[in-house]
Amino acid sequence: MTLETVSEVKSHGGVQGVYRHASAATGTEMTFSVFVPPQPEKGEALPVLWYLSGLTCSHANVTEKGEYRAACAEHGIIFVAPDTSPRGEGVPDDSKGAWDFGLGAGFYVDATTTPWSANYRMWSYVAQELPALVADHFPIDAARQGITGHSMGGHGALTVALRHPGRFRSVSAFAPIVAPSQVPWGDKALSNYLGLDRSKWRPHDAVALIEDGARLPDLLVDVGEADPFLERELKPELLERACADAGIALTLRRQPGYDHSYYFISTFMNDHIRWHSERLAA
Ligand SMILES: N[C@@H](CCC(=O)N[C@@H](CSC=O)C(=O)NCC(=O)O)C(=O)O
Repeated sequence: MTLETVSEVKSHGGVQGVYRHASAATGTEMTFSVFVPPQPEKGEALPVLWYLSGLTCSHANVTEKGEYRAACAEHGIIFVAPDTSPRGEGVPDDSKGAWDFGLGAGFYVDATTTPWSANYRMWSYVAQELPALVADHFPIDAARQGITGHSMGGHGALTVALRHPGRFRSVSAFAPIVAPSQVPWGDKALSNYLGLDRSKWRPHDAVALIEDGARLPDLLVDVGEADPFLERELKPELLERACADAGIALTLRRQPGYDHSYYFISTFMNDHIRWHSERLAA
């Protein structure tokens, strides 16, 4: 698979890159970013942390505002940030231009309905195509993978981890949507991308997956108490209850005064990278 380098720049002794490729999953060009920390030995395989972004984001939001590079350089972790939807000419968008559906809002599912199913195949993209591409081009140790994400991307991180037991040694999330079947953002996205049969939504709902028997090793989640989406869209208490019932060790931290923004994410990014580093150590 061919990879085009959009940019590469030295940072914290490593290289922050942005790359583009033709995606078979989405039928579009896709852009993603990768930070490779300085390697003690050339050719050494390093652990990788996947970061799935939220509504309205591309790879650029976390790359520019996530403040992950110092910690990734310290702990020797490769950081990969995909886009959140297909883009480009002919890719359909929300008919009213809403920001919570369509472009920038792929919800990490393979759409099954028209017109979305032609391009909106972000599940296949982040769970299969991109991992294979990254493994071909970067020095990752596939046995040491972690995954995290924000909001819609927290939902993506949780569902990808829950449905790939054994792939990820470490899982965390920032302000995740935990039960998309039960909140307005998820209801809109899943009904449009997957149709009205709600049984088809369960594989894309972290709380439903846990209720249906899926498990994680353990889990770190941060939410901001001043997040305007907390009560209506995020509902961390549903995850708390599901994890308690399932015996999943959830560390849920409610951070006073913090909102939903990258000011919140970047504040706790070091904690999350440390969490992953402890579980990804050789
Ligand atoms: N454009 C909206 C705000 C949308 C927003 O808050 N997006 C979040 C993710 S929300 C859940 O998935 C985000 O990360 N935005 C990018 C950023 O750089 O902050 C509005 O205007 O209200």
